[in-house]
Amino acid sequence: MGIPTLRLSTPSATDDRPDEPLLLDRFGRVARDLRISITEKCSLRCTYCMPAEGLPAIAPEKLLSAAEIARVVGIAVHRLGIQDVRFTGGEPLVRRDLVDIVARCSAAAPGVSMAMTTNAIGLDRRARSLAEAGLTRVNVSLDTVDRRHFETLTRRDRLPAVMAGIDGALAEGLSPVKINAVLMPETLHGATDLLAWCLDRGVRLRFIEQMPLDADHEWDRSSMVDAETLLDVLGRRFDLTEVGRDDPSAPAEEWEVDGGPSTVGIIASVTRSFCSDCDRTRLTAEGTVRSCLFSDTETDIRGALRGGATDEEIADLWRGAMWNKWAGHGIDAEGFEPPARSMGAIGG
Ligand SMILES: Nc1nc2c(ncn2[C@@H]2O[C@H](COP(=O)(O)OP(=O)(O)OP(=O)(O)O)[C@@H](O)[C@H]2O)c(=O)[nH]1
Ligand SMILES: C[S@@+](CC[C@H](N)C(=O)[O-])C[C@H]1O[C@@H](n2cnc3c(N)ncnc32)[C@H](O)[C@@H]1O
Ligand code: SF4
Ligand code: SF4
Repeated sequence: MGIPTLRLSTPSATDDRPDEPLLLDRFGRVARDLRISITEKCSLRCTYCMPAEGLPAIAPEKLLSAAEIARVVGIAVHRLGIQDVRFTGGEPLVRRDLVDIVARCSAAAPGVSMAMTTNAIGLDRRARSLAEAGLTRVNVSLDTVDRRHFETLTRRDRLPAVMAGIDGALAEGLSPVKINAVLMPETLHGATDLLAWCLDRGVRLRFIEQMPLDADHEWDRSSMVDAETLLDVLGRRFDLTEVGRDDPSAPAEEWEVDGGPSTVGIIASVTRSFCSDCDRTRLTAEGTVRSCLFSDTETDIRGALRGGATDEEIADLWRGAMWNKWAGHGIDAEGFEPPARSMGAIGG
């Protein structure tokens, strides 16, 4: 069965592209941030992301190897101007050769920031080897500090393992450690406790508006917890002062908490979309480029990687894919359809 198949983009749509090495699109944006999904597998089953049974397995021969991922990173950094690399999934820690992937990518692109987005299960045991391999920092998904709610939301009773993973990351200096919390109506009342916990641990919390990328297609705008509702709830316990974005392409807007210096972020992808400043490009675990989370097409580079293409030929395929990037996600547009892949299959 495998991950749903998408339409592959047509290279002919690049005739009007200027002859420029960087990853430009028609809307004047330049992609500098590469997000690489390395697996579809996961140790959790968050309801807003995965189906209860997990995603259909990718056939082993379709998965990019550590060496192939490192080659792609080298091309992205040296030919296409990528400045930041992030490993995601699925759950990157589920992949046994993760340390090897990080080490090879660091060697292919010395000095480039290598981050990981993770649920942190097992990170306490692997944080040191990952840091030694060149991992710079981690963002950890944690939606609630209430064990019962955590189990309901993720369909697994693993809150203590996540907390141990966060401590492990802090102990190994994989910092700043940022926490990502997707809010659901049933966990909204726990948002202030989560913020208090993060302030106490010295980690940077960001709340995220749920996007229509759940595998079960149950997202409904009317039940989504939006930034405005969340600010209202947080404001009842904390004094918040808006400070804006770290940089124009950062998804999170920041608020100072109780006079600072600690902050809380909100990633309001739906109600305060940041698509006009987007600097992202994505590589799926099977080696296709996605220009946007919500794309309905992908550009295969695995075939080129394995078919003897030169680095420059692969770079050109990628440039073409990004030139055709949409203006934005279009969630508010009439006739909007979510992509065939869910968040866990794209690589969030
Ligand atoms: N709309 C939109 N949302 C995104 C995109 N990438 C990530 N997100 C959302 O932002 C959340 C946080 O993403 P992270 O993987 O932690 O990355 P980040 O926030 O860009 O990373 P930092 O550089 O550490 O701030 C994800 O859980 C998604 O919900 C994107 O390209 N578009
Ligand atoms: C797909 S996960 C992959 C990495 C890792 N397993 C994790 O959870 O951090 C990446 C990010 O996507 C976010 N995410 C998943 N489904 C989402 C959705 N429907 N809307 C918004 N963010 C979502 C998660 O909260 C997480 O921060
Ligand atoms: S959000 Fe991350 S941890 Fe949760 S199911 Fe999706 S991939 Fe797994
Ligand atoms: S939805 Fe697409 S265009 Fe908007 S920020 Fe995400 S990747 Fe960029």
